[in-house]
Amino acid sequence: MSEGYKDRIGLLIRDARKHRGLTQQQLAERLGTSQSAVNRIERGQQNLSLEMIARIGTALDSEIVALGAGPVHLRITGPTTLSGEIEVKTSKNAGVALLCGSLLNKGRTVLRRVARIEEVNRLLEVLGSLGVQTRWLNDENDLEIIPPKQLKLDDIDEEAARRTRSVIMFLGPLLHRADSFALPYAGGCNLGTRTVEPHMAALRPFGLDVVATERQYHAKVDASVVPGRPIVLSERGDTVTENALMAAALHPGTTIIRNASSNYMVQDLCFYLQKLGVEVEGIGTTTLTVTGVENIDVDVDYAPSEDPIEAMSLLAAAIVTKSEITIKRVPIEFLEIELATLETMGFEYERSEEYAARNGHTRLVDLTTYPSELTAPRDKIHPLPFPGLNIDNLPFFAVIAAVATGQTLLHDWVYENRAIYLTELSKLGGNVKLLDPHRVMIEGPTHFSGTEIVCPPALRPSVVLLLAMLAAKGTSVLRSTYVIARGYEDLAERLNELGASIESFRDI
Ligand SMILES: CC(=O)N[C@H]1[C@@H](OP(=O)(O)OP(=O)(O)OC[C@H]2O[C@@H](n3ccc(=O)[nH]c3=O)[C@H](O)[C@@H]2O)O[C@H](CO)[C@@H](O)[C@@H]1O
Ligand SMILES: C=C(OP(=O)(O)O)C(=O)O
Repeated sequence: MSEGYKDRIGLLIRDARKHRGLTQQQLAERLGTSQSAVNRIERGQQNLSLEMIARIGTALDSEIVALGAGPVHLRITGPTTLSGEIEVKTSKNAGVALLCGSLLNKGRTVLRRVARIEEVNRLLEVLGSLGVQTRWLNDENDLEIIPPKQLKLDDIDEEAARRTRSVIMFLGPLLHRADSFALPYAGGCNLGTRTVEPHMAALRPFGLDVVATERQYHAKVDASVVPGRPIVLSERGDTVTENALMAAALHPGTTIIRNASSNYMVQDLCFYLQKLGVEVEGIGTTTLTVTGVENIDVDVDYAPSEDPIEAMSLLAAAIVTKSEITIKRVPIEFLEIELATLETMGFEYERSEEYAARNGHTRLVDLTTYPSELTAPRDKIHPLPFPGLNIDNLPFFAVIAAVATGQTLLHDWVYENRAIYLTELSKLGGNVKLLDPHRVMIEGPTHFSGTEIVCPPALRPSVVLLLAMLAAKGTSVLRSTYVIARGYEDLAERLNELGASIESFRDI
């Protein structure tokens, strides 16, 4: 952005703010930033991302700075070598679980350093429509959530709800708040059929009965039904475990959940529930014992841990660009298998001593990557529920395998579509063969060359393409990147701080 451009935008923002009769402080509050930051913006002294400009446009309800509402695209110039340090942000998946969990509490919840991503924004819109007050407190993305006395369940923002799968996690907390309610169908990444039956089965012992119509789930609750025996989940899913946990949190008895996921977001939710006064035993294992309470009304402060998937994305960025960078605040306990696999492929790196995340539990390290000559692993790479290789980290092995010498087989048994999207790497010069909808064979090394691709409707495969574009020679364009913004905060800007050359633009 040229300097003159920043001055002009600054003046436009100042005029629009005055026109609305707002002080700099009031605008800062709407943006969740400081008055001094607004002052810098208005004086043209602050670099502004397109996302920030769009947010200011919304806050001021001003067409002048709304800059068109079309999709955001990225133009990447490569090849890039990255350098410097980057911190991992907190996870999308704990963020959304905790937003749903906050509905259990009648008191004020403050969540520290929440990732400011579109998935969170959609849920905040849904919560707002139910009458929940939410507010960004500062530049560090601390978020305050205050539920109303009575939730306005009939007013739910359907459009926002349909864009996220996470609304399914309203079922667990809401079944204690209403006898009957309706939720729109859950959205999220288009990864093929994602069943909701395990959620229904897990919540039936709490009296929940759901009838699905064309566009909605209609829920009815029989409060006299309580779990008589342990709840055995039919699959070890993350959000289904979270739903069962939240239902158990407000059931004033002991619930045992078997075949529970022990993944990172589930652990963050358990630590939060403990702060709410709920007893949770077995955190990190597949049997959770929860002793709930009838009423939760406490002011609580919780700091979710860092995102292992963002950490893996940054590792992949360093590997494919053969760069030396330091990735700080890596939740190592949720990346151990990934790193062990990378080690067998010849990846060289150094790790610091471990230290605790702000939640006081999760073990973190700083990782320094070194440019490495990788070879394909002997065995196929496939994911498993934690403590296996994370299902969301598997796609990153596609772009890593593409730069390794030899043939790598990836087996995504979990999702019906995700492996298919990885074949988009062929457009950048990758040698990727789809063996069947779940298995891809990738042969490297690849010399990527730039091209134009539209993001597939899935977060991780889209980021994989972005990373290949960083390594690709020439200019690439990645179109319609909302799907990436669903799960990553300012990814392009943060990679640029490491030396990447990524420009965002819209069709105005
Ligand atoms: C908001 C959130 O936290 N989203 C995560 C969560 O979604 P979520 O918990 O919604 O995942 P799903 O319930 O859709 O499970 C993913 C797929 O795995 C299958 N499955 C899962 C577990 C199992 O033991 N057996 C089995 O077959 C399911 O049938 C489904 O097809 O978990 C997924 C799997 O870790 C992650 O990709 C998502 O990022
Ligand atoms: C599949 C994912 O997310 P969601 O469950 O939000 O669709 C993901 O995070 O990769």
